[in-house]
Amino acid sequence: MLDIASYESAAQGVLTEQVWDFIQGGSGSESALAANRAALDRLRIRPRVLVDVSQCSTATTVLGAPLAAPLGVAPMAYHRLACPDGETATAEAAGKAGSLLTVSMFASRTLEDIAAAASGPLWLQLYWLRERQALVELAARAAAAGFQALVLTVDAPRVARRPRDVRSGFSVPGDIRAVNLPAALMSSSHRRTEGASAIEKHSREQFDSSITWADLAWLRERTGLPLILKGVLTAEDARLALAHGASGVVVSNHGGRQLDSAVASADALPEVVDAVAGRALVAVDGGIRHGGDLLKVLALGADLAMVGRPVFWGLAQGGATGAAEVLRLLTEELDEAMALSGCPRLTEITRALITSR
Ligand SMILES: Cc1cc2nc3c(=O)[nH]c(=O)nc-3n(C[C@H](O)[C@H](O)[C@H](O)COP(=O)(O)O)c2cc1C
Ligand SMILES: CCCCCCC(=O)C(=O)O
Repeated sequence: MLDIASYESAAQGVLTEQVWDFIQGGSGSESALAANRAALDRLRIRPRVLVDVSQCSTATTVLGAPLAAPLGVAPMAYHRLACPDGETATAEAAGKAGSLLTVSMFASRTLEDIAAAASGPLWLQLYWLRERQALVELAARAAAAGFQALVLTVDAPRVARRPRDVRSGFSVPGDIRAVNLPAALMSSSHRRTEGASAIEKHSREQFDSSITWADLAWLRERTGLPLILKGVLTAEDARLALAHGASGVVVSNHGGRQLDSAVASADALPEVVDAVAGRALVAVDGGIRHGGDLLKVLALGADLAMVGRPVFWGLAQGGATGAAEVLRLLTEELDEAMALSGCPRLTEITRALITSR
């Protein structure tokens, strides 16, 4: 497998059509999904030459944790959809590759099993459920298991309408469970209904769509872990995130799965970076498929790039080995892009390196 696209084609041959569509799909007309790739493709690199690149280093630290590269796995529900071991395979892979793993609240393996399989940093992602006690219990279990941060997803007051899932009548298969949550909170996600997606219906029932900035204090008071907000796309919200004590933001349109027509992550990134002005971590995800894409988002000022679907493709193709290869490939490609653009160190990757002409 020489590139991420090869993992994508191989995964399509392994997964059922319904699971494939759930993973690949976006909301509405899938315009935000397409925009993520288009925005990255529009950017071109302005390489510098005759720089000593005999020693390049992609290594960095994120919230104090050492990483082989500024690369992490974005939170994705139910890794057992892609391979039998699920998130423990992903944790093993991320550890091998020196990447960070964000575990979804809807993980299909327990936080404790995932932590036991991990050798790198773990973050836990949360959606704000109406059942607040579940959040407090998950946050406490995450801290006890050694997770290093909480990531609250703020672009999903409910799951958007995703036409592919409506068409296929997607529901979470009965043998794959969000094992970290009480079964009673999850039952509707398994209930297949003609003409509707079970996860959209589940979210309308279980997600608290009334929360506002003021509620963040409630969660922060109940955990000692740093809080990162995922799904921030504007300078205004980045400033509010900092004002409400967030330790970082993830610039993300949820891989094109939430607001159709939302701005592409790479297009939103510069204004968020400028608003944050080095006071907190800025991560980004959406459409990152090559080391060159990593170089571009780092040049726009991101501290960390995260990938979603490519990790599922790696898992589907080869479990922990496949996912580790995907993460290693991206790291090697970043190393090559740094060498060929005259940037031996991450600190040399600045906005001067890119153009949108
Ligand atoms: C199958 C799938 C499940 C996802 N589940 C979650 C989730 O549980 N929580 C969350 O915050 N984001 C979730 N996301 C969104 C990802 O975290 C991320 O924003 C997106 O996939 C990044 O784009 P990429 O897939 O183009 O790399 C999911 C994405 C996919 C594809
Ligand atoms: C019933 C669980 C809903 C999980 C939704 C995860 C997802 O597809 C996404 O966030 O995107």
